[in-house]
Amino acid sequence: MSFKKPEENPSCILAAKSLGPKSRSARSHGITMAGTGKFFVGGNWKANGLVGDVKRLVSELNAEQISDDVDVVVAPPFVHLPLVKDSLRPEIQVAAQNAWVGKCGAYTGEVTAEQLVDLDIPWVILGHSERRNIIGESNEFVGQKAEYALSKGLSIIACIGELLEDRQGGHTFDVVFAQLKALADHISDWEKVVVAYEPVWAIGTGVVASPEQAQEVHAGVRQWLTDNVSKDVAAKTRILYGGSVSPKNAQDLAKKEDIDGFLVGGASLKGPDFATICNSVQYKTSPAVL
Ligand SMILES: O=C(CO)COP(=O)(O)O
Repeated sequence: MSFKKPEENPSCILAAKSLGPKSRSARSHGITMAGTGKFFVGGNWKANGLVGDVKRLVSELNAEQISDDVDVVVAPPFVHLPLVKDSLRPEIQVAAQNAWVGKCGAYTGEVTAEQLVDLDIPWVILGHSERRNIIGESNEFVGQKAEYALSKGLSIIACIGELLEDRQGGHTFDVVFAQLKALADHISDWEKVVVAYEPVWAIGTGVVASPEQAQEVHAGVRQWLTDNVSKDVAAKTRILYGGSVSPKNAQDLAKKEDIDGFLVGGASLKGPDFATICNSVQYKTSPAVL
């Protein structure tokens, strides 16, 4: 595996259990396939970091060796986007954590897709569970946001995932498929879409999904895409896992055939930890030998 070596880059400014019988497993519909897209790791910084913290984190990331075999994207808070965009080495792309559903106008507190494009921000996270469950964004609203962001040329990381009560009630697939359908109803071209499966019970809790739990849902998501969009889209769409990913557990998760990368919260705030998670791509082997 080759690494991006910052010192060689002159443009660097700084150097449980499975779902069980109650669940509708998509595997029952047929054999799933592994994804064919490049491994992808996103760092969601959420509402963390003052200017000094962000400068430190950028300088850590600029100094880390990260495999060329992974697409790396970090999502700072809106206020830090220009700073991060201007000081982070260009191999690491930048995302916003949200975007408004439509064009610029009288929407106090919102930031639009046009404004992100104007700043050369190529990615946006949409439908994160904190926006769905704290702010109250509905499946339909997230779908509309996806459509608008894509229409303006942004690439999106579309988040889905069930609450603990959904999982305990055997409704995991009902919930994630409904979230997926609302997205798919608004997406005609999946080229610029990455899906992140983030079970809400695993986010920020330290309770990571087991590799088997995550694989089961990822396979279900891929099968849903096969059945409802196309086989080609199912194979090419990267499906990330998010929820308490750490340098310790990334390796075993990465080995699973339908886990195409991660969306990382807490551990993305430490450069070395985030780099280790990115480099878990080295454990990604062909599905045939897993
Ligand atoms: O919400 C997440 C990423 O979007 C995951 O957060 P943690 O990695 O802190 O659990």
